[in-house]
Amino acid sequence: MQRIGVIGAGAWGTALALAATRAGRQTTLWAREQAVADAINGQHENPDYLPGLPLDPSLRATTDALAVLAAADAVLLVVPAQHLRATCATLAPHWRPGVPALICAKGIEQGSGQLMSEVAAETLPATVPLVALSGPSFAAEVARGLPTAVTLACEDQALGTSLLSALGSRSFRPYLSADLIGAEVGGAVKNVLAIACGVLEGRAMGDNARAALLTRGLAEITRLGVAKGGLPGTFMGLSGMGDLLLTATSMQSRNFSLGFALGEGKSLSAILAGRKAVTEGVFTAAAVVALAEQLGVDMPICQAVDAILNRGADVEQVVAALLSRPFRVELEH
Ligand SMILES: NC(=O)C1=CN([C@@H]2O[C@H](COP(=O)(O)OP(=O)(O)OC[C@H]3O[C@@H](n4cnc5c(N)ncnc54)[C@H](O)[C@@H]3O)[C@@H](O)[C@H]2O)C=CC1
Ligand SMILES: O=C(CO)COP(=O)(O)O
Repeated sequence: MQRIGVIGAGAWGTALALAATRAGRQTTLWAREQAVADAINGQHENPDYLPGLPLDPSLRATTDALAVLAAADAVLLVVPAQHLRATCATLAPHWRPGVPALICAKGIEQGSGQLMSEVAAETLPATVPLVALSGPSFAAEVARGLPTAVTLACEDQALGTSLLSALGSRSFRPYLSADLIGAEVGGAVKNVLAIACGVLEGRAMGDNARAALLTRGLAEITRLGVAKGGLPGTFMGLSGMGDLLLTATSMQSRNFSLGFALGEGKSLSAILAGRKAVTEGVFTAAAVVALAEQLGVDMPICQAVDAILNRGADVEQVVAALLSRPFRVELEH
């Protein structure tokens, strides 16, 4: 598996392309914007999405997605979650049988309530093996070559093993899992919980509250993930607890920092107007709540985030409502 194609030249696609290059792969990156492709090829930088970080000169970018697909032994799909369906639909007629699709977006599709692998399964040919890459991984740190461990979830363990060696290096360490659903649920829901943690931090509610929210948030991820068919152990791993810990405690996170600004009293529209990068939890919050209702899963923290983002609920009142919930047993079996 020598040639890696990356679809999406935002922060994460660019960082993953660098990781693949470092692992010794010949890597081509699809950029939606001509200026981004030109900057990667000319200045060896992606000033729009990953400013200030030098890229490997061997990394090539193009705006021709079909050329990337045609020259790849494996394809990483790194567009925002709500654009995955349209992206797959464009690529589907040209996708060669057996070439795996690695889903790197973290989110749940609005409207359908589908995980990204479900969206890909519906839009790509049945001959395309689906893999999920998730886990605690800020793009800028991966791009700088700082040590990172992620989950690579793939039902076909032989394929998974060859992808580990294709993408893995000393600084980028994928761990193999067979639980695609569990890995995806963790990656999608932690973004919504990171917004909640940001709100809490923005309101200076204390370290005890943060620990409580992280732990009860993980319980929400686990309940939804198990209801969707994921394995309980997955949520204690990199794509579950690992990514929740990272994203929900760091100002590097777009989701956490958005929550922080909300907690400080800024409006959602003002925060979004000031940023170009995608903040997936904003789009996934409503989809998580709808999916949880459909599956009969209780997710009060995600509901609270959805109420603030999408129903104009007052942060103070939402927090008060969470703190007024009835006392209950900690663990459900
Ligand atoms: N940045 C990070 O640290 C990490 C991001 N991810 C996930 O990767 C996915 C992509 O995120 P980033 O690269 O960070 O985004 P970004 O905000 O850096 O860049 C956005 C990307 O979306 C593309 N885009 C915009 N509209 C589009 C459309 N209609 N169709 C196709 N592409 C479109 C842009 O061209 C750009 O490549 C998200 O699901 C995110 O949660 C996962 C792990 C780490
Ligand atoms: O998924 C991520 C880290 O694993 C990136 O999180 P943000 O999108 O919140 O920056």
